[in-house]
Amino acid sequence: MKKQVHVAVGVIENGRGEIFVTKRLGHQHQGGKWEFPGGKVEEGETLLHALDRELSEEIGINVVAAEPLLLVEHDYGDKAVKLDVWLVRGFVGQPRGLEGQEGQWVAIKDLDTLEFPDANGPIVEAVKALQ
Ligand SMILES: Nc1nc2c([nH]c(=O)n2[C@@H]2O[C@H](COP(=O)(O)OP(=O)(O)OP(=O)(O)O)[C@@H](O)[C@H]2O)c(=O)[nH]1
Ligand SMILES: [Mg+2]
Repeated sequence: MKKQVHVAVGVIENGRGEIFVTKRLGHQHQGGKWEFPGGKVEEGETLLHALDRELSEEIGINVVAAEPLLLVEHDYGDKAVKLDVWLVRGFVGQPRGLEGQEGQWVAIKDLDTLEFPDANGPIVEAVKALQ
């Protein structure tokens, strides 16, 4: 069986009904699509530590308050992922793409106008249900 990649993902909300999303770089898996920032959980690392580390590396924020939102398992064929998605409502710093990726705040009601990887459908639905 294909190994499943465990990923910590942050849905970052700014208190005004907007979510920070970034665009995956062309050479990455699912390149060119929008994503919620995050990345692979390392061996021996807690989920919250992985989330904080990835958000710090990718968009320059540190997590102050996060709660689990949902878990999504998806098989792309070339790769299987388990996305551990956290709602981040408290953070220090202003998010911006630190790895050359585009980033923007988008209103929750406009999230489904963006193209996300297939695994993200249930995430977008869960975020829309927050409102
Ligand atoms: N961060 C993130 N990854 C996602 C999302 N949706 C989704 O299918 N993925 C998949 O999750 C996998 C791992 O995420 P990642 O590529 O961000 O991992 P990473 O930051 O550790 O990157 P690296 O592999 O370049 O070190 C990728 O296959 C990616 O396509 C999403 O909304 N956010
Ligand atoms: Mg990443």
